[in-house]
Amino acid sequence: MSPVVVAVDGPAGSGKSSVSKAAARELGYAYLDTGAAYRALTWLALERGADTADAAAVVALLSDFDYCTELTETGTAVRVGEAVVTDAIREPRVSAVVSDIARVPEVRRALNEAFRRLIRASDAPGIVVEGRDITTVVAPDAEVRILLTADEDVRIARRSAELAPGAASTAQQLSERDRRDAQVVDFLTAAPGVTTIDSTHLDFPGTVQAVVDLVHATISPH
Ligand SMILES: Nc1ncnc2c1ncn2[C@@H]1O[C@H](COP(=O)(O)OP(=O)(O)OP(=O)(O)O)[C@@H](O)[C@H]1O
Ligand SMILES: Nc1ccn([C@@H]2O[C@H](COP(=O)(O)O)[C@@H](O)[C@H]2O)c(=O)n1
Repeated sequence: MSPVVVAVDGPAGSGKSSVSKAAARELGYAYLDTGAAYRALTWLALERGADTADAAAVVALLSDFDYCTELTETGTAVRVGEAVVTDAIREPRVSAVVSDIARVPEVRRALNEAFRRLIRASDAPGIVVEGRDITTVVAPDAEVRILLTADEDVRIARRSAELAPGAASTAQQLSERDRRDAQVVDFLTAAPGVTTIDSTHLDFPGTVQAVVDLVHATISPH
């Protein structure tokens, strides 16, 4: 049987990965971080010395993109071929150019197909899938569709708190990535049927609870 799909979109730093992962754990569902795949392909491009702004060079990498992801006790482990890239894909050098990769239509088509295969292959009762175009493109028929958002200054403050003091460019990087990503997919406004959860004034457990409550209310409303 196909798993219940909970689709979560939102801007950078809105809590998509941390909140989705915690909600999935509480619901007993699987979790799929689609941004990790875009980041892993970006890592491969940098590793090969490819020009990330050259769409043809990026598309040429797809045939050699041996991507593997699995959920572990500590989070999502990511491999490209034999290389474990779980931490490397979070490095600023990857974040700085991942939007180049994500704007190539052939890349989006190939990764979206891979995401749909992973969703279908899940043997969990449900799966929380998060990214930028899950509610609209990857799984528009998902049983639960959420736009997770928070005011930009709050998102920047939360992201800054994760990083070493002096990471002064956090604000600029986050805003610039959103600006570039928003040229490709709309993750700032909720599509029809999508529920907005605004965590600006919610703490982390409260935000997770809001997602879990929405799933329960939608899947088993009585
Ligand atoms: N409601 C909340 N209250 C407080 N902190 C939160 C809340 N939601 C998320 N956070 C924190 O905000 C930070 C950013 O969250 P996270 O990395 O999950 O965002 P994201 O949307 O996946 O970002 P990106 O798209 O850049 O990967 C994390 O430190 C997370 O713990
Ligand atoms: N569905 C998605 C998911 C991600 N992207 C691109 O990947 C980048 C990294 O995503 P994170 O969630 O890890 O921040 C993101 O900035 C987008 O460029 C995407 O296009 N579609």
